[in-house]
Amino acid sequence: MIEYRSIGKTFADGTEAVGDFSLQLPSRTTTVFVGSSGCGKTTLLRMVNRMVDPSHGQVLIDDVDIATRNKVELRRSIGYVMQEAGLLPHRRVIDNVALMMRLKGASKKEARDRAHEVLETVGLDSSLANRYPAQLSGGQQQRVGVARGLVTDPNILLMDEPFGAVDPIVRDELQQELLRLQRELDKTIVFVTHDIDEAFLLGDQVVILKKGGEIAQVGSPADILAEPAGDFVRSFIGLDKGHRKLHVEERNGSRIVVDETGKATGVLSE
Ligand SMILES: Nc1ncnc2c1ncn2[C@@H]1O[C@H](COP(=O)(O)OP(=O)(O)OP(=O)(O)O)[C@@H](O)[C@H]1O
Repeated sequence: MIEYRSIGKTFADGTEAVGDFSLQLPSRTTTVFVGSSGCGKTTLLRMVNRMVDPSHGQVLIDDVDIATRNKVELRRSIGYVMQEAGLLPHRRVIDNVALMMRLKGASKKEARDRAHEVLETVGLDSSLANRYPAQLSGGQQQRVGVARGLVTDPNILLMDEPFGAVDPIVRDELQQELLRLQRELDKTIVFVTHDIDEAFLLGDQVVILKKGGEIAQVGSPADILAEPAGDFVRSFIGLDKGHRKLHVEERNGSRIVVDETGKATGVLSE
């Protein structure tokens, strides 16, 4: 489990990115931070692998305060997938992925074998392994980014708007692929997006944030849809405009979650 315990972050220039934030992220589930630009999502995410250290409070992983852990070691033990994949342009796809294994001390052969394996896991044809990133489509690059995050088989995977820069069709594909991977791999995923549909699709736990990392609501997609906590959330999730992909309907006395095609996707607990 990842736990934020009353943490805050004020940057050197005085910007308060996060005021006072507490939350538990259960293991082997996906938690999505969603909110408008600048609300502190990335800052919260980066506090899990100490790319950002909090100004106050603690982040714990399995009850250990990560401030007590070696920064480099911690960072290498956690997968990180960033926007636009962040691949090294002068390294071949295979080497971009294998590098993470090399950093953890694997031999060249071991690293490459594992990189091939994980490229296959994310659905990339092995013929692409020897290309350079610029010779791939945006969606393929993003898959490489996911492969790189997974190659060392970390328990925790941090994903910062990983599908933000691809077109909607490829984005749908990548989202479905991530759902499949999560069913297979069972990681603890922390995912950042500003897209509420993506948050509801991928999140077991969805955290809707206001400026300064203030939690407007946290819960399962079904719970948030059924009982939005006030006007900010209603407006953010689009209930006030009546165009939600998912919505709640009463059918035969039960409240069920229905997708945009009218198909029931879940029943709300009483
Ligand atoms: N290194 C930094 N120095 C100063 N201010 C920063 C720094 N990093 C982030 N901020 C500020 O902290 C606030 C929160 O930033 P953060 O990147 O966490 O937001 P976000 O919700 O991820 O935004 P976006 O969706 O635009 O990426 C913003 O006001 C941002 O300008």
